[in-house]
Amino acid sequence: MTAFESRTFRQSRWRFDFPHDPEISLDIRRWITGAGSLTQRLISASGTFRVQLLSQQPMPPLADEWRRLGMRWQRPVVTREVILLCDDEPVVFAHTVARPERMRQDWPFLRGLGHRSLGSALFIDPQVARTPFEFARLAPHHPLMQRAFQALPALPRERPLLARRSVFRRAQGAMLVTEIFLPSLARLRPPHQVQFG
Ligand SMILES: C=C(O[C@@H]1C=C(C(=O)O)C=C[C@H]1O)C(=O)O
Repeated sequence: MTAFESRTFRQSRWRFDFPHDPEISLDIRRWITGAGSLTQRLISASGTFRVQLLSQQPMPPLADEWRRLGMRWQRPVVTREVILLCDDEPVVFAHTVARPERMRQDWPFLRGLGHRSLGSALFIDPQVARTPFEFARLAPHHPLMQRAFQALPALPRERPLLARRSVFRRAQGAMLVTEIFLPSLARLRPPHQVQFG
């Protein structure tokens, strides 16, 4: 890792406590800390909801993610990237990584998911458990921000964006889901807690 990269990862450090910042509105705080399926909450808050699949392929995990999957060294992981759109406005950039071994047994629905939301599969499966959220302000140079900028050229590039991530477990599998919250989310009022189904 270069000195520049290590500074970027330090600035974008993941922590279990939500960032203390009076400028973060109550609505944004509720969006980001809310439990349950984000997909389902976005559906409840908007007229139309859509998942745009950017890619799903093996890729090297980022320097700040492979240990969270319990890996001992950095080798390619199944990587899925999507944009979640409400009323045709991009509101979340989501990046999911999973260990490639036992993919078929542990995450049988992932392969054929396509433009359907991962949340719709995870939250109806009683075998799936979620671990606590970590939060970060991702600096514009963070590799995930760079990928979000590439997919969404109109996204402002000056400010860090709030993100959260958590590990889902099923059987022996671990899947790390990171969600970057985009500025247009501020238009939507977070619903009260909703359940899938
Ligand atoms: C984890 C959820 O699924 C959402 C949908 C995703 C996808 O389809 O890849 C990824 C992350 C989430 O933003 C959720 O709805 O809470």
